[in-house]
Amino acid sequence: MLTIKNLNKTYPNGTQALNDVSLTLENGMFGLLGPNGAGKSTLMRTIATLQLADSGSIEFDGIDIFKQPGELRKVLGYLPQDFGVYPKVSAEMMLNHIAKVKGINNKAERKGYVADLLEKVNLYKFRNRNLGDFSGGMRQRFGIAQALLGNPKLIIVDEPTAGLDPLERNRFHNLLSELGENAVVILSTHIVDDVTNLCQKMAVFNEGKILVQGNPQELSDTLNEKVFRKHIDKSELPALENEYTVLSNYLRGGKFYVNVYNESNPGDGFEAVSNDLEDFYFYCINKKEEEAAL
Ligand SMILES: Nc1ncnc2c1ncn2[C@@H]1O[C@H](COP(=O)(O)OP(=O)(O)OP(=O)(O)O)[C@@H](O)[C@H]1O
Repeated sequence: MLTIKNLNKTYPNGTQALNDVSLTLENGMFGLLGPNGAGKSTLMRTIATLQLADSGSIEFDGIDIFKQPGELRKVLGYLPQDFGVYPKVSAEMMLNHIAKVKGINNKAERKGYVADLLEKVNLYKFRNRNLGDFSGGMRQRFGIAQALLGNPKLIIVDEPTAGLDPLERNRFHNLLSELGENAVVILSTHIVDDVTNLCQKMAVFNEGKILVQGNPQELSDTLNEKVFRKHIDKSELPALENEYTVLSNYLRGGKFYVNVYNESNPGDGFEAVSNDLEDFYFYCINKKEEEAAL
């Protein structure tokens, strides 16, 4: 179990990236959803012992991670947002090297272990190819392989599917959800669908704060019969924004739509839409902005 209590972090330039963050996570996939600059990477890097908080505590299975960062690193798998690779090194050589650093000293054991891992992420047949020649999806799968070295119990993946094609994204999802069976997996993302598809628990995070947490389905159910859609001309948007709580505007099939939050159907051409997590997400972010404006 991962327990985060009252975590705060202000960068020297005055940006408060974490504002009294408290969370408790059990085995399974946890989605941390928030817009750019919300503080997700700051939280991920702090849990991964790569930077310190100003105050608060993080405990994982009895390990106080600020006091015993070395102990946490033994059970941690981390795929950072910007995952650089050595371009002239093959996947197998690189994993072999990381395995050595992680203390798998027996050469034969290491070779078997690395081969299993490459198989698992569907890269075995590319094991001798240089990492610099990998596609984005292959590189991400390699990133997961390195994060899995040593059978981690806490796995952190920071915005892992950005830039992946749909097939690669599916493969990546399947791999991640398998991992959640035996570990705490934190998926930090701004892609709402990833959380809908993968996570049993989630939190919406913005401006360094947890706005809400729970089960994705249960959270989106709270907006049942409160979201309405209308096809409009783009020029009508400012007027609608004055009149309604506009959650989102988007193009579908080349037509412009708005989704609004309202206690009942406003009529006037609006139709009810089935609730989804994206509307809930926009609702949370929107509510926060409205409160801030008061
Ligand atoms: N080293 C730093 N020094 C100063 N400010 C920083 C630093 N790192 C992050 N920030 C600021 O802290 C806030 C949170 O950044 P963070 O990268 O944690 O957000 P994020 O949710 O991961 O965003 P993104 O989705 O864009 O990666 C932002 O306002 C960012 O500009």
